[in-house]
Amino acid sequence: MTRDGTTVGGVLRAALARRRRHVVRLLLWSFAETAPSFVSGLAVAHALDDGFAVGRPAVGFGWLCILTAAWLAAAIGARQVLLAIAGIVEPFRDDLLTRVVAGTLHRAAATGRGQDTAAVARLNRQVELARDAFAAVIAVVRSFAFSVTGVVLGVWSLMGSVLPLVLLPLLAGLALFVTSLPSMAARQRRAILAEEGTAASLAAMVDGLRDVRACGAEGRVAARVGRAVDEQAGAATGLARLTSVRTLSLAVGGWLPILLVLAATPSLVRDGATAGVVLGTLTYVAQSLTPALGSLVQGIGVNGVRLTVALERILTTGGNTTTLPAGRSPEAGPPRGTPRGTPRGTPRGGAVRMRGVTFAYGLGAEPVVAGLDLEVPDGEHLAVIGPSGIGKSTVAALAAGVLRPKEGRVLIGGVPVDTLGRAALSRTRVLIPQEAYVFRGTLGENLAYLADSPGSIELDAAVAAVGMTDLAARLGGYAAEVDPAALSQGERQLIALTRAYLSPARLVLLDEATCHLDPAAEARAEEAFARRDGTLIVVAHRLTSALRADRILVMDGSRAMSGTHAELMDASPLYRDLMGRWEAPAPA
Ligand SMILES: Nc1ncnc2c1ncn2[C@@H]1O[C@H](COP(=O)(O)OP(=O)(O)OP(=O)(O)O)[C@@H](O)[C@H]1O
Repeated sequence: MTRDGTTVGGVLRAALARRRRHVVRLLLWSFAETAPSFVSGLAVAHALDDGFAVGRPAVGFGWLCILTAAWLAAAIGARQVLLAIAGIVEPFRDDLLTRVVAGTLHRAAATGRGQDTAAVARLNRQVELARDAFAAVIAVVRSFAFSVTGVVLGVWSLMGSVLPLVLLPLLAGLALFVTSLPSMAARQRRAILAEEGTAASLAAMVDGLRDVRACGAEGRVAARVGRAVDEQAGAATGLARLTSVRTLSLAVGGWLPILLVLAATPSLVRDGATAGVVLGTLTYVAQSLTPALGSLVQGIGVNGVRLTVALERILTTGGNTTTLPAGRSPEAGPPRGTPRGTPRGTPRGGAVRMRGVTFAYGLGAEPVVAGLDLEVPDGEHLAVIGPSGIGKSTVAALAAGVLRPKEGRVLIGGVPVDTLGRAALSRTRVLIPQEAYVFRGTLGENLAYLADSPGSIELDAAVAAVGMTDLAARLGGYAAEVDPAALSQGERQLIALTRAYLSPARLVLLDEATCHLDPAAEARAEEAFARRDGTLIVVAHRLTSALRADRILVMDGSRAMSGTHAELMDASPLYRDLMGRWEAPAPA
């Protein structure tokens, strides 16, 4: 269930209720589509008993013609049924897609990051899956209901005493199937998550291939990807094992009735059953009941579970966040168990406090950050340094509320970050990542995006402070249209930095946001932010950034130590090592 109380069942019911006309059309045409289920056994029984068996072939053929007519009606009905199902599921798909895209655009604005197009593509795939699965579920459930009704009525009209031989095993097969559904859903969910886990770790590996080679971390990375692949294989095997239950329920519900009717034939005949009645009953079971049950078991077992899992993922991530691989979304409200008396409301200042923060990407993954305590008072300038891949960006994203910890708390201005709504969060902090986000529009629109309509004096002052006066002139001034693709990465960073400078947020987090600037431009931009009112956290690209900061957080594995330059030179071997390497002359 999502924060607004939306459930998977609720979404499906609403989709059906909104397309009532198509639902009625679907039900009416379903009579035609399932006409052979009503007619087949009766037609075969009468063709045999009243026609071929008593030397009246014309009567026999007459009944077979009725059966043919039922099949023709079914063909016409099938087309109309498909159109009616499309009338229900296509708008359903559009609604889901709107939810996903709206959620993503909102996040791009709130976090200052670009639109997560990969996540949209992933969710789009879930939307397509949900649409197809919903169509399949509607088709099989409806077809099963109509077919079973037709078979029950048909068998009843042939000979009422045969009905238990058909119905009891059917109910037993259905019960078996329904009992296995929860664990099937759980395994399907695990399989989907494992598949995504493999894709994510492969993508991370490919993205960081150069660093992996440079650090000689091939073995570690291969082990991590290997674990994801093993997990996926295990999940797929578990799922495959459970499909045997599906086969068993089909055997009990669909094939056992045939055996029972054949075994009971002598006593049925003694009770007055004709050859036509026995053949008609078998026709009903073999032609209608078994295929309908098979489709139901397959349809619900695969598509029903897929629909539930896909919809759950869309509802919990699509409308909220697609970029939080673990923990909770920024819009998801206070986590369960948030202590009573937790301070809420408007953050006072830009101080950051982290208490016992632990975070891992994905279930069962090693934590990147473990039990981190960090205090950044309002107005302080903190630099975060450490080896590549140690978790600096993760700490910045946690401090900004873009990622949510598995354990521990993050407060900005004394307020838990997970109690802040979207709007409050974007007024409170701004996070500029390495890949700066510039959109199509005028330069002025790009710069003023997070600010409250700044005047040209404010714009000029920010542009001058951050060091993009020349760039603004080169681009043709604030009214000039910007083409993001035509800008260099450094130019995009200058625009994003000035945008952050102009924002009302007291907390600014620069995550290697100056890495494409030359050292002088980087120093100028950082000094501008240091002079700006509020708190500054810089994930340092160059160690000179550390020397400009009031305090430095050195990350070393899942441990972290903070202090001034002098303190760390004294207390942190890693810091000394990093500084030593930076200051040491390059080998000849
Ligand atoms: N979305 C993600 N899914 C899975 N693992 C991730 C994800 N993002 C980062 N990681 C992993 O978490 C670890 C910490 O990454 P992070 O980007 O925080 O490190 P970093 O110190 O900022 O690295 P760098 O200096 O190279 O930017 C790395 O091992 C990285 O591969």
